[in-house]
Amino acid sequence: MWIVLAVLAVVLLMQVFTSSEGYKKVDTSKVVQAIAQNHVQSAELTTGDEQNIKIELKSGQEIEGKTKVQAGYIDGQGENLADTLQDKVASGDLEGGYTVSPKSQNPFVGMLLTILPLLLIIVVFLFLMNQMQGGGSRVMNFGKSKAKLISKDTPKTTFADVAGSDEAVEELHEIKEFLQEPGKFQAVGAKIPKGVLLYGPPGTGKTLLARAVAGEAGVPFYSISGSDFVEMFVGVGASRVRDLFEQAKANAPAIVFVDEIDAVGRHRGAGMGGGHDEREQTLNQLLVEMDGFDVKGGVILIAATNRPDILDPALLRPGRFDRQIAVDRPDMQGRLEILKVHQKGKPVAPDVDLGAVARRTPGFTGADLNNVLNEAALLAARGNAKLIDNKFLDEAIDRVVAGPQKRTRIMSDKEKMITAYHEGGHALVAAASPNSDPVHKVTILSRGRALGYTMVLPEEDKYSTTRNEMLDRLAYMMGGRAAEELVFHDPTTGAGDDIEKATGTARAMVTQYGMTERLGAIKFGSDQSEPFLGKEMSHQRDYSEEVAGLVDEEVKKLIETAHNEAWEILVENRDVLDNLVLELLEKETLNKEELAEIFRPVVKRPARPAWTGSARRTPSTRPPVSVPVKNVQLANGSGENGPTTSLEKIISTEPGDRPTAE
Ligand SMILES: Nc1ncnc2c1ncn2[C@@H]1O[C@H](COP(=O)(O)OP(=O)(O)OP(=O)(O)O)[C@@H](O)[C@H]1O
Ligand SMILES: [Zn+2]
Repeated sequence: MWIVLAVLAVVLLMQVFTSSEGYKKVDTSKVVQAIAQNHVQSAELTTGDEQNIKIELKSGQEIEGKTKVQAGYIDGQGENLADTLQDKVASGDLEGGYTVSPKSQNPFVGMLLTILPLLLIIVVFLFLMNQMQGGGSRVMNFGKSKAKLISKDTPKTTFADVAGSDEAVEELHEIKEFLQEPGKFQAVGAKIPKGVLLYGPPGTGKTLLARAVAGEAGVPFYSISGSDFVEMFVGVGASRVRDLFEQAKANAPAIVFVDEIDAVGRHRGAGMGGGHDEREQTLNQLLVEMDGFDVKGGVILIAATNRPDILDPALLRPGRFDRQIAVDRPDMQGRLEILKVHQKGKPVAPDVDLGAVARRTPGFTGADLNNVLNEAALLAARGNAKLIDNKFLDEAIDRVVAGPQKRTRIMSDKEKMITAYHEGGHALVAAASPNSDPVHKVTILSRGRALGYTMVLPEEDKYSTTRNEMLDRLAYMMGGRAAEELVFHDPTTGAGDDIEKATGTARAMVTQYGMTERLGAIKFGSDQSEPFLGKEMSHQRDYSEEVAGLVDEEVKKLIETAHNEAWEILVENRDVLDNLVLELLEKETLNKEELAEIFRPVVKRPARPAWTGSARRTPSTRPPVSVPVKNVQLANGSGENGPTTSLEKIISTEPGDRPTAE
């Protein structure tokens, strides 16, 4: 490319220089006039490609302040001009005479113009060849990893910067020790994993952990994102992989970090068009590199993903990513510790209880919590406050959950009223359901895309959900729609998001959790994940039409029942609902205490009949064991899925107020 550009530049320069310097371009009429008035000393007529007349004026004469000027002329004029000039020479008025030079294009330029397209084609061809060979250094150095794609540094991060992920840190300690003192491990023949896979939801600190390992061991940290690997041009991805490892090996001991490895490491053959695609090549290259790792080489690959389930099994074989570490959403204690880490340097008011913030943020990741503190600090600064107080933290949590308040969105009174009833419906149904989490907040202030929202929060982190809790949640989700129908006899689009979430939950109950009698405790379809826990849903049906029909029927039945339950609660407590709406319209946001006061007259709906999973099984005559909630100590690791995120428990009036946890 540079060669081509240089050639072009030369051509342009030559064009400029061969054209007459020192002659000012003027109107043709002025030149003709000057000739007619015998003001011309000498003239030079160019014919051919470039029809041009240059004249030098007699001393004392000038055109536009110049004594040397030029002008163009049109085809037929040339002969006339020559005749005129000849006459002037004959009459002695053109003392300097004139010359005529039939000028064609500069031969060099002509040659270049023919060669140039050819040159371009050759260059493009070479480029493509180069890509196809997957060779970074074969022809030219295209494909050499660009500095911005691979970043290298020696991080200052330490394990102390990572809070609430003690298990993961412990596992990584060993890696750090190996990087520091490989000899110690080699002496006793210990085998160190070549690759470590960190998996868990986004924002849980996987990158942070990887950097901390490098920081603690004091080794360089190379990082690249999986999606950068997969490039448009064939082969670049593979060459990037090779290049990355070459660099790392040259600077060993080192850590290579590949973020979003699922972008390259998907099941092979699952790519678009059925297979042999770029991603596959890149993955193969990655596997080759990993196999080629010499343990003494001291390069350790750490990869991160949110979707371990879609990784190519080849990546998980022994000798590759044989160490897999789950990085989960932090529990309450973890959240508190993370908050403490990020609170450093942010002055908080003395009455702020970070423990209370941790309690209010189940399902938040480290990144979310960092965000909360940062938002709170921004709000404090905007309010010219010196300290971050509870008010700012409160608003910051809401912002992280649902986006900033929309003060500019002006709702009509009618819409406000509908929103109030809709949110009121959710809140009231939650309050009257025996297995629902308490209502934490209701607001009709717009936030993000939501017109209003209701937030229920568990008293503490939860790692599983009972069938009754799910049924109550379905009723809660339908509460908004039911209120609209009950009060206005005409529902709105505002319930779209509720309906979508409720359907997802109901479907999961039927096909994944075995929570209906008719279909039993069988998993139908190959969901890669559970929508209920806020993960990405990719439902693949691999059951018969008949079963599909049954599933749909059961889903419909669950939703219908929930809708009815919600309706009944609202009818029974209509006074409370109206009262709640009045308060909402007046105050716009109601907190836990205010809500408790309004909900005082509400009688909880009775418990559902005992569930045995089948009509053929008779329930035990013994009463169900009730567990004292406060004393349940969760065994380590029982929270495999992490606490359910609070985010999707926020029911908003419009869909997609914020991409939730997925
Ligand atoms: N356990 C934690 N302790 C302290 N801070 C954390 C923790 N987890 C996350 N954070 C904060 O969140 C930020 C983002 O985390 P990080 O980028 O490491 O997440 P990630 O899991 O790699 O996310 P992604 O999957 O999106 O790449 C960190 O820079 C840090 O400020
Ligand atoms: Zn709703």
